[in-house]
Amino acid sequence: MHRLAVWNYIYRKGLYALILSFVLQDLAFERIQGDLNQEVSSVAFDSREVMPGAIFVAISGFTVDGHRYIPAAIAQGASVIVAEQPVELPLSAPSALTLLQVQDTRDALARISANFYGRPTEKLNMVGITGTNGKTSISYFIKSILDQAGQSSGIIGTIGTLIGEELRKNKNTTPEALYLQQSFAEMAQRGIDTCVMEVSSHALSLKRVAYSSFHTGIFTNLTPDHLELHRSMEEYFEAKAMLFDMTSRCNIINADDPYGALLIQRLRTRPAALLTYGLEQDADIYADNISYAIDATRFTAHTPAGSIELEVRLPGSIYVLNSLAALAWAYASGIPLETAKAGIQAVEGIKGRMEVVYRDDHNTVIVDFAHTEDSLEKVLSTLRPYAKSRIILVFGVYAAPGKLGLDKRRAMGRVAAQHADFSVITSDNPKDQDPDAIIADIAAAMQEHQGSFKGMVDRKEAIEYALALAEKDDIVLITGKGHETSQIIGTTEIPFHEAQIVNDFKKRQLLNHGQ
Ligand SMILES: CC(=O)N[C@H]1[C@@H](OP(=O)(O)OP(=O)(O)OC[C@H]2O[C@@H](n3ccc(=O)[nH]c3=O)[C@H](O)[C@@H]2O)O[C@H](CO)[C@@H](O)[C@@H]1O[C@H](C)C(=O)N[C@@H](C)C(=O)N[C@H](CCC(=O)O)C(=O)O
Ligand SMILES: Nc1ncnc2c1ncn2[C@@H]1O[C@H](COP(=O)(O)OP(=O)(O)OP(=O)(O)O)[C@@H](O)[C@H]1O
Ligand SMILES: N[C@H](CCC[C@H](N)C(=O)O)C(=O)O
Ligand SMILES: [Mg+2]
Repeated sequence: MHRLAVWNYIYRKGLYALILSFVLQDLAFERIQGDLNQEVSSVAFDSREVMPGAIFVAISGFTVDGHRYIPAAIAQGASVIVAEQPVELPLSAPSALTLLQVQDTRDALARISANFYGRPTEKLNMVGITGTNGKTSISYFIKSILDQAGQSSGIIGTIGTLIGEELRKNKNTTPEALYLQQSFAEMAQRGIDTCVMEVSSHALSLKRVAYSSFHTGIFTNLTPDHLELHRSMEEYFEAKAMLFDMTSRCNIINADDPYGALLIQRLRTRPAALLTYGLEQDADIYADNISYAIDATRFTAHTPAGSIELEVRLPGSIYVLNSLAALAWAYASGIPLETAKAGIQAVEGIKGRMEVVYRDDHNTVIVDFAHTEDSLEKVLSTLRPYAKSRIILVFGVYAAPGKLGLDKRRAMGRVAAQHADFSVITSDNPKDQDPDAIIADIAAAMQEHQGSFKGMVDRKEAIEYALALAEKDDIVLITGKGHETSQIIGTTEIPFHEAQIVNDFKKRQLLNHGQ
């Protein structure tokens, strides 16, 4: 049985039978047809996950229209249909079927899911992190601080949903409302105190986090990404800013970021406390005496509660900033600075973030999740002082569509040309797009900016080419996949493990040299 089905089953069996009118609390309707006084078993927004007695919510998607699957949902046993378009029920539909029309089914899905699972965010200390880059890293720093403080926490984000020791893969950084509410409920039921989650701009725009309440909101930065959905930086910013309409206790904002500065102005008059962090601008939480090294950064962190010496086991100013955000959260939560320090220092690394996957006397090979122009630029300039010789970059650009996809390819090509010594341009989840065309667009930008490069569609071959090319003291940097363990070509997901590819190649190389 599907995990969701099992959970729904257990939840329902273990607690209470849910009456439809209860699940629909605070939802506005345009039309109601049928009985609201019936028991419902579960909620689904995908016909393939419908169980008998389910509420099926039809979503008008980007690819297909979920209203098309209403007959399939009924055939699977749905007893309630929620739609945002006028719906003609099939003649075969059971007479007991209830049909509800609402203005916005994404909004309704969030409301219904929150109600179904007992509004679980009200039982958790919710921390939401938004911004283009740094969210995942901050969530792991905060979790580690909570571990040191002896408080339990769960994470929802790009690497997955972590509840207790179990890490489940997520399709999205911020899953759909139904899956979110289900995870919140599971955390609350297991007595977990704090949920630390990444809140993507997609989630905010597509109402995945509607009707969730947050105690704290954290804003990292805003640089071009996801413009295929948001169309302009202003819209992208307004999407991210929505998180701060949902926070009750504290907002923590990066003062160095220009959009952070804008947000700070806006949030001054809000009831939630405002804390700023930064390295360049005046901020409540800041750092000085920074000494950078490839494997650790040492600095003095200052907070209104005092100052403390800190070491972060990741390189570059981006991780100073990310750890300051976590420290700001600890300070706002009344956690002693010494405990926060122990938590930050206990983070040995974050999967796929500046992860050294191979090192010998000749070369260092690093895997990183940079997949935006800003993060790529930050990672390359972080590594530059430690590169005794060249930085050989292997990267691709994921399948962002249309004109904005082209802008992204061009921007990433420019950054690679300007900051890497040589690049192997390859595929990064080309999905339904032509990988050769993606590479050609990046290559054109690299040429324009006098970059040295080679294009190779097969990512494994591209990595091996870069490794073979590396001479003494070169750094090979492989970006875009980070923690990901697959390559998506068309709709097929092929297992892809970069650390393993690197180490297998290095083993073969050593054997060949030894012969
Ligand atoms: C652009 C976007 O966000 N798309 C999301 C959206 O897909 P969609 O609108 O294309 O869905 P669709 O395929 O048209 O289907 C429409 C409806 O019909 C239903 N359906 C479909 C088939 C069927 O047989 N039966 C059925 O009922 C579907 O369940 C859905 O409810 O709804 C899907 C179901 O929830 C999501 O998985 C999907 O995320 C895709 C995978 C995606 O790539 N999203 C990315 C862009 C995203 O959300 N990224 C953010 C930001 C990451 C970050 O910066 O950190 C994230 O939070 O991950
Ligand atoms: N504060 C930062 N500013 C700019 N780049 C950063 C920052 N922190 C990390 N990065 C870079 O961005 C990459 C992604 O970092 P991280 O996973 O923490 O961000 P994220 O916001 O969770 O990204 P996503 O939107 O993909 O979930 C890292 O691998 C690193 O290259
Ligand atoms: N969270 C990111 C993932 C991009 C990483 C890239 N490797 C890909 O999967 O396309 C996003 O939705 O933009
Ligand atoms: Mg993330």
